[in-house]
Amino acid sequence: MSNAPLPQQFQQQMQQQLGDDYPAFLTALQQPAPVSIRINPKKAVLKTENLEPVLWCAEGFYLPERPVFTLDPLFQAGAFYVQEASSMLIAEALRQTARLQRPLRVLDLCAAPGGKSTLLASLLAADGLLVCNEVIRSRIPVLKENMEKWGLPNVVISNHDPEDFKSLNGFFDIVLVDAPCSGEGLFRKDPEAMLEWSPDSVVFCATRQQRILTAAAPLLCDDGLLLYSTCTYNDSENSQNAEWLSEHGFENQRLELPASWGIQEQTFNKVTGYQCYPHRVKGEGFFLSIFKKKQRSSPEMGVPRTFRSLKPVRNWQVKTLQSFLKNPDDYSFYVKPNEEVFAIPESLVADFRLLDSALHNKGFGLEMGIFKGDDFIPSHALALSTAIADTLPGIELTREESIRFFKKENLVLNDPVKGWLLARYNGLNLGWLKGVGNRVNNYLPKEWRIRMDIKEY
Ligand SMILES: C[S@@+](CC[C@H](N)C(=O)[O-])C[C@H]1O[C@@H](n2cnc3c(N)ncnc32)[C@H](O)[C@@H]1O
Repeated sequence: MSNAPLPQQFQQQMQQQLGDDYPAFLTALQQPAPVSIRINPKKAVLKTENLEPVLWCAEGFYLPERPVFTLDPLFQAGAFYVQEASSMLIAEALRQTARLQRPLRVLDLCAAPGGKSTLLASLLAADGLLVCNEVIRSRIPVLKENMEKWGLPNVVISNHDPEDFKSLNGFFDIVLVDAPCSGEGLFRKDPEAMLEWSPDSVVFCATRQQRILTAAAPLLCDDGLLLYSTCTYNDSENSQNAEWLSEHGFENQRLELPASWGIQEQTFNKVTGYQCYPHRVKGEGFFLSIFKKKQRSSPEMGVPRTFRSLKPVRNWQVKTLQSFLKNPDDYSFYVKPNEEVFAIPESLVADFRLLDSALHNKGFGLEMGIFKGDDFIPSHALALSTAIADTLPGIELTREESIRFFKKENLVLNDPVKGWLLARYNGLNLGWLKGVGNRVNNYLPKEWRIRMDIKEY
């Protein structure tokens, strides 16, 4: 928490909202923000027995202190995501309200940097589809990097305004609107949010949220779920938007949460939302309200017969591509005009064709790499993917060697190696090496290189 005083009007608002709890809230804001992570169940190598669990998310854990995550090879390999604990409530909300065993189509409409997208990806069945959308183009690389680390192939990343999704009305089973907000719940963790706060910014955010919800609402199929969340406390951005949804074709859903979790159920005009306050839960401020779309008839959508610009790869290339995958028959392979090759899960080809015709700026499925003549250069995303074959040659690195790998240094190995080799740490792939004579070239993409100055390994 910074030493700057809380804005006067914010203090009044919170005094009114919290009453006798207000002093405890102020005290909590002076405490250090707890540090929590969420484990990637597909890369579960981290020992968690001695870590305090996050009560509402089976994969969530608190750390006793904040390590330098950048220098942890397991973090770089996508073994966990650093996520504020309150926002993991989405896991429990979906566990109670969604039929997660079914192959659901899910849209995370405001997705960057990808915290909740990684959570949604882990909750989905293997044949489910996750579209992670972010409107601000400069935030796409971080979203892409986080999703690549997480390593699931059933993901589409798109860069669109919510209003651009119109032709996908009725397509999704779940839409998460984790809305851009005034960030009152982040004042402890991110003092910048406090400096940007003003009553006018609250009004601005509430209006923008309503525009996003207006675009999101038609995208759901009958009985589809809309999750609306913010990391703020005020009524204009939370309960009033929740009420608006309940007046526009959505039925509010209640959760059963044990009182011992400290999450506050708030009901306004018969609409219920769930608020995390830092003096009641070990986490930051977070609001969540869940809605089911009332029955309407969803439009039938025709699936285009081909992709707009993706072409199937050549026959001779298929064998090479298949040799890199655990379950090769589950995928079909396509090439983009820029020669990049992609694997798309067979079960999702029709959905991907539909998305291809509906959205212009997007990336699909698993990026495999690129053919250069007869050679195939595998991509970094493939190294990190959970779909990669376990039988490919690799070399287990020490922690220091792993960090040197992420500094993009060339490694010196005891034995000469030839060809593509996976750099591994604790059995998890970190990226590609290629042995050429006595040298081992490091194929970490430039943009992934750790730029931090490291005095001691
Ligand atoms: C609260 S953040 C999302 C955090 C993300 N869901 C996560 O868990 O990591 C809100 C996101 O909405 C995006 N955004 C800003 N304006 C928007 C708009 N008009 N429509 C949709 N998204 C917007 C922001 O760029 C930001 O990435």
